[in-house]
Amino acid sequence: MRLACDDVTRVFATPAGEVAALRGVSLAVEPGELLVVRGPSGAGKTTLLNILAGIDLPTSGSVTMGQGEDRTVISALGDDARAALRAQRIGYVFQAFGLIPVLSAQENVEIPLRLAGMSPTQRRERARQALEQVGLADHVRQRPGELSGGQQQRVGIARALAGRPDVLIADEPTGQLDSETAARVMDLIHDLVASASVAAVVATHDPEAAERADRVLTLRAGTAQPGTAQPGGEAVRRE
Ligand SMILES: Nc1ncnc2c1ncn2[C@@H]1O[C@H](COP(=O)(O)OP(=O)(O)OP(=O)(O)O)[C@@H](O)[C@H]1O
Repeated sequence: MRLACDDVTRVFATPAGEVAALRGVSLAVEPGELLVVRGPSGAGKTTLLNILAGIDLPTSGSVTMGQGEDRTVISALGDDARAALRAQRIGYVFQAFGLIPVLSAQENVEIPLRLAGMSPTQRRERARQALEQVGLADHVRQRPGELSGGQQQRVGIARALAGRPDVLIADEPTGQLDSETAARVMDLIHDLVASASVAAVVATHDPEAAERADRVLTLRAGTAQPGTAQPGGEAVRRE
């Protein structure tokens, strides 16, 4: 399902005055497409991802999922509706993996499925499939501490995709990995996004990670840089 934002501005009030973390950012990501958001520290990447995922709200502008009759304006929903939409339709991959140390890989992947109310048999099967997709079929019983960083992030990716979301959001998913592992994890994200037809937005500092993108959006001081479109077309599209 298509994910888009239109003319999004986010202003934070701080004791030192107002900070405009995003200024008039527009983008659209199609199903099966990987958009990488890059830019220096403080450019607004995390702020943009939080707004796209409905964790935060724009000060002005809108975020929409889907098109036509299926169109939902995420930024117009209340807190509960946004939380429900996140649980059902958005998968999130964290920089620090976000796994629960005392649970096995399988149990970690099952968490969102349990929250979504899936039956134990179904979620066991679904989690197993997701772990197989990320190449961890032989590691389902291991706990995060018994897995390498790259394997832990694969569990994080399996968990994000196990619920078959429409949208995948990842904030610096390779930030804690060495460059070779990071490249493999980005290849995996790219391949899964294409095969699952998920609209994906990945924020990263890593220029190599950006090579896996279908399109790149560069942010500087909260502004999308013109002419940063990469293979596949325009990074910034207006509806
Ligand atoms: N809750 C907040 N309150 C006040 N200012 C904030 C808040 N969140 C972010 N900012 C400010 O907004 C700007 C953008 O921050 P953001 O975290 O989105 O950048 P980033 O590109 O993700 O940086 P990094 O690569 O270091 O994670 C920064 O100037 C930051 O200080």
